[in-house]
Amino acid sequence: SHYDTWPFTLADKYIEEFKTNVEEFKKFAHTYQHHEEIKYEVEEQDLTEATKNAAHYDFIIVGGGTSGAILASRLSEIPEWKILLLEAGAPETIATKVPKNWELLKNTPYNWGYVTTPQNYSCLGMVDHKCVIPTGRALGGTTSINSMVYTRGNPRDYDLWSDLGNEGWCWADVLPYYKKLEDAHFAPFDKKYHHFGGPQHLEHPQYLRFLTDHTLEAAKELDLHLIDYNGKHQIGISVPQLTSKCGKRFSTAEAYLERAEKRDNLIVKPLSQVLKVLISTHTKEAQGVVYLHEGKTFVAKAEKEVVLAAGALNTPKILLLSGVGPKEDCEKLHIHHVADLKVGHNLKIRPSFVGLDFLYTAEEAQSHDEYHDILKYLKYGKGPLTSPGIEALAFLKTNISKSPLTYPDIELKFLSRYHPQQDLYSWMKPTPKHYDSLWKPLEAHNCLKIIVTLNHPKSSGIVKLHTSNPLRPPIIEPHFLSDEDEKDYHTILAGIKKALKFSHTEAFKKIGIKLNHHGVHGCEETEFGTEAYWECAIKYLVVATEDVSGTARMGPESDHYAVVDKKLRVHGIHNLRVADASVIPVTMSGSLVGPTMVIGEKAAHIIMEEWLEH
Ligand SMILES: Cc1cc2nc3c(=O)[nH]c(=O)nc-3n(C[C@H](O)[C@H](O)[C@H](O)COP(=O)(O)OP(=O)(O)OC[C@H]3O[C@@H](n4cnc5c(N)ncnc54)[C@H](O)[C@@H]3O)c2cc1C
Repeated sequence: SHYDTWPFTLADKYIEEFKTNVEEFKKFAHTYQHHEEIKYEVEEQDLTEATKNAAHYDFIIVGGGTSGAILASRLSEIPEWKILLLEAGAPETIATKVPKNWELLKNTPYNWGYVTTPQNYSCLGMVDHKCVIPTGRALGGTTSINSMVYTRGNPRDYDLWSDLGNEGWCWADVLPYYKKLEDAHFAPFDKKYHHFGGPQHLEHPQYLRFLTDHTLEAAKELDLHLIDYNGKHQIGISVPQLTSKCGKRFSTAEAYLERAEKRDNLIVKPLSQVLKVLISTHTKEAQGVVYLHEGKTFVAKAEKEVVLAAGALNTPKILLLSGVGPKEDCEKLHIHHVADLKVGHNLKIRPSFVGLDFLYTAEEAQSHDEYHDILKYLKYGKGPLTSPGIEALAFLKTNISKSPLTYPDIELKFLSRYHPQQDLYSWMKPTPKHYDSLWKPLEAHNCLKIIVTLNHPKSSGIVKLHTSNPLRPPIIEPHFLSDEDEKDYHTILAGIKKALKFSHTEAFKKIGIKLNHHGVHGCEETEFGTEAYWECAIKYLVVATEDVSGTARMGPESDHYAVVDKKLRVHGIHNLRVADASVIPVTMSGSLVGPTMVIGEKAAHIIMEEWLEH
């Protein structure tokens, strides 16, 4: 074949090993079922023993995810500081690095496997009316399983953080941290907004299908400009910017921890789950943590600080288990209470409508051969394996929003879908009736899917504990679409209408795009495609998008819901901070990887400034 004439060859054995590894991974993901780990007993005696043998560090960081990996790497730049990074998940593998595998990763232990409580106004097409909420459990955290789209949100979002009493977090304040973290490999870019040479490699997808061109052309017909959504303007359409490097996933673990690998003052412990923070009742000081590693209990002591970076679902869980949270809730579970804060309240998750699928008649120009796809991926970082399948994204403002014209309330994601479709929906857990009515007829086709996401839900939820057993998942009640004036619901409906406009453009007609006309089970009494149909379908097909925030909200003491202050310190507790998506005080105009990375970078700066001054 013509590949043999390329400058170097890859040993067949290596290609075979890669193939086997990925095949094993797929087989595993197709059969894996998340189950709750419920056995937990720590004898008083074990804890006393562990405390006696406790190792001492300057800083203990809980969670080696998006922000935790960044924070650990930055703090370890100070050679005198000894840092312990505890991560519940495992390191990444060859298979997790393949961008195309991202959806299957949700069906593995690299995801915590959480689900919501039954919902009233959404998720009705899912088993037991519960929505799945994936969240990463790995070194690199959710950047090791996400769809890799790098989004920052809108400048106005950060100005709102600051307006709430969080000085130091307005757009002008955070932009330098964005530039510090970026190694932006897309051209041309405006130097005012991007940077080349930071740790986090960013690039456009190495592989886009013909659908991208048609989507961009359709957008033009709809007067939407082609923009850099992380640049000056956010309203418009773009190809995504990805946290990948030469076509391979580039998590924060790879970007930040690998460069710190040789520093002996940073100890990284994967497969180590923190059970609680040890806080002195007397002095209200965080003194260390208790964690589980290979079935054994350990205690680690922090001379300076404990920083929680366990994500917006697990950070509140750890705080509550440590007695930081609503007094009544802790006492009910016999958890010794230390600080009365609204931990877990103000849960914000962006909901998405997933019921817009389009068939097309155009033939795929590229033909695929598995061997060559693998070779292309391994050797050149090109080809279909390098793509999460997100061909374009658009940020739009509907007429429901009263915000400025530059502030989007809706995000549209354009995803290419290869048949068969079952694998891609199995993680979402639709009921057989809902799957069969809507997606089964598409099984033999390739499709374009448009996901409609609400940027600024008014509805808020809560994260709570079932029990004081730290191995049980938390209770997650998002209360999607529950706001009294139904603004969330009407905005999603307006977003669906905007998405449907794409299918009427010449650019889409050229490739024979047609909406999947199979209605969802439960909406049979409405005529498909009418307003009444979409109104009905929303209840069944609005699910959780993976952006979770706000559960340890940043704000001054006067803010009823604030858990941390603008320096990320937990109110009323010494030497304890939170540095992850939990602290984000307002809903963002986009996904959360960018904001969370900035929180990691800025947290490091704040901590260094404070401790190096002493
Ligand atoms: C499937 C999926 C796709 C997504 N796609 C995108 C996207 O394309 N673009 C985007 O911007 N955002 C996306 N997101 C969201 C985004 O990735 C997350 O919001 C963000 O990465 C969260 O960062 P974090 O630091 O708060 O938490 P995480 O990155 O999740 O890190 C938390 C870490 O703490 C660890 N941890 C938790 N509890 C404990 C404990 N008790 N002890 C020790 N360690 C613990 C976890 O295992 C994890 O590694 C996606 C999310 C998911 C789940």
